Amino acid sequence: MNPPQDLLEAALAVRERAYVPYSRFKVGAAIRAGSGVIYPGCNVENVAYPEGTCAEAGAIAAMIAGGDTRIAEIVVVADSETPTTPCGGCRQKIREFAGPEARITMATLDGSAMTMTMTDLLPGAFGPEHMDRA
Ligand SMILES: O=c1ccn([C@H]2C[C@H](O)[C@@H](CO)O2)c(=O)[nH]1
Ligand SMILES: [Zn+2]
Repeated sequence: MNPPQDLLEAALAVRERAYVPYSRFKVGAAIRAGSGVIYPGCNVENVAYPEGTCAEAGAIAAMIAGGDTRIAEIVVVADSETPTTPCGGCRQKIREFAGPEARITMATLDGSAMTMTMTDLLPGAFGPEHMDRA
């Protein structure tokens, strides 16, 4: 499945700004929020390795700072042979703001891509609905 061109371009552009002196593995992510606005994010590493943050987390932080709270779709781009999938922690972070049918597209620099739904990536997720006391 081809990633949406606007999200792909945003993810590719922000990927260039990734701060990755330790892994040298640049990742870019772009979220289309419920409002239609696109929010980009890149990975930001730290000399204290566990303090590094993923591209997806950066895009989510930008989305919340921008006033949006729904992820309509997301594209993740990395220079890997097969599409790089979000880590386990990011799957949960995305799930906070994405419904079960939201599409996550993972693309490589040479143009191959794979699309999965939120449920494909995190089946049986613990989600905000479990905490709904209304
Ligand atoms: O989906 C992913 C997978 C990995 N990384 C980052 C974390 C770390 O900076 C580097 C190597 O794991 O790639 C992301 O940002 N998103
Ligand atoms: Zn992650």
